[in-house]
Amino acid sequence: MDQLRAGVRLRIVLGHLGHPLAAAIVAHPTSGTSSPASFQPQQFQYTLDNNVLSLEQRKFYEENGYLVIKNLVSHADIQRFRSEFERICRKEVRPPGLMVMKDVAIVKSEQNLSEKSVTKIQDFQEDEELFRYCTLPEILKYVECFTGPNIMAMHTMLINKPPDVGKKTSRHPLHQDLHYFPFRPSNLIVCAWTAMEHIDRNNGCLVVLPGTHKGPLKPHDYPQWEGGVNIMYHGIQDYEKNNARVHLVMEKGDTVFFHPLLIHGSGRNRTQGFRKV
Ligand SMILES: CC(C)CC(=O)SCCNC(=O)CCNC(=O)[C@H](O)C(C)(C)COP(=O)(O)OP(=O)(O)OC[C@H]1O[C@@H](n2cnc3c(N)ncnc32)[C@H](O)[C@@H]1OP(=O)(O)O
Ligand SMILES: Nc1ncnc2c1ncn2[C@@H]1O[C@H](COP(=O)(O)OP(=O)(O)OP(=O)(O)O)[C@@H](O)[C@H]1O
Ligand SMILES: O=C(O)CCC(=O)C(=O)O
Ligand SMILES: [Fe+2]
Ligand SMILES: [Mg+2]
Repeated sequence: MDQLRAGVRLRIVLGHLGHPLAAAIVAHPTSGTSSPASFQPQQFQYTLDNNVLSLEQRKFYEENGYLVIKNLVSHADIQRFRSEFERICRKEVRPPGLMVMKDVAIVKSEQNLSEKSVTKIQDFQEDEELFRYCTLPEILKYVECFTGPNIMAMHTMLINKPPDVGKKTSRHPLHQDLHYFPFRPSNLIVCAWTAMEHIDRNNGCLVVLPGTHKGPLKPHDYPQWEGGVNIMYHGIQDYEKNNARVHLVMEKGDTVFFHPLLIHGSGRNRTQGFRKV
């Protein structure tokens, strides 16, 4: 447990670091891993033995570093998360420890209209309504396939990607989440990212470089973007340009689980809506 406690303590110190209506979730390093004696028909490095994932799904995650599960979170739950987010933006509730972030282009303008100025909220673990996300049995069922049964929510975010004002500041540069995480081991960490509405390239879907979870943690720095870069939105400068980007088109409730070394980002939001995950 020491390793985890240390991770939690550090994360609280660096409490503004890191993750979607998402959670980075880790498990006790020694629990949930398969016993060395158990018979393994195949060597799996990134998934644990369980009867939740099909062999095909397991192989997909091993190979690509992410797995999309369609229609996982109910629309009723998503509506509840959306309502709570709006209450927080209206300052009707102020959960302790919550960080509210604004888009760099919008914070510099005078346009400060409640949820229209909030890019994301982070660390909502003290908000009972939002933290329900991290307790949903359908989420935990899949998380456990990567972390094992002793699960801890390490970082939480609800992202409200604003319409791009023309400066491309709504983009999230290509990065690895492990850059933000002072805890290990990386193979027992997973991110759950749930679409709260239809998401495609128009409103800035998640973009992944499949298979990059097998590589090392790369150096991150602020991208050289002229229109401005949001604070802490570091990117990888030297990613493999031949590595084809895959745009994940997702429907409301679809959830992608991904490895913290997977290189990913998101494009600009060309719509007038606030893309929520
Ligand atoms: C995926 C995951 C693992 C990793 C990620 O998602 S990476 C992103 C992680 N993001 C973070 O950790 C966000 C950190 N956020 C923060 O530190 C805070 O929210 C702040 C951005 C500093 C805002 O704090 P707060 O003091 O409440 O806000 P203020 O409105 O008074 O602004 C203070 C000064 O900061 C500036 N600012 C606010 N928002 C941003 C921004 N998005 N990008 C760049 N600069 C920004 C703001 O203009 C102001 O500067 P001055 O006017 O004082 O020069
Ligand atoms: N050539 C590139 N160099 C560095 N980062 C890039 C490059 N292309 C894309 N990215 C990063 O990957 C993210 C996703 O790329 P994508 O092409 O989907 O976004 P976009 O360029 O904003 O939108 P679109 O191409 O759909 O107009 C971008 O937001 C950016 O962070
Ligand atoms: O949703 C996005 O725009 C990016 C999210 C991201 O990088 C993450 O969830 O780790
Ligand atoms: Fe990320
Ligand atoms: Mg592009």
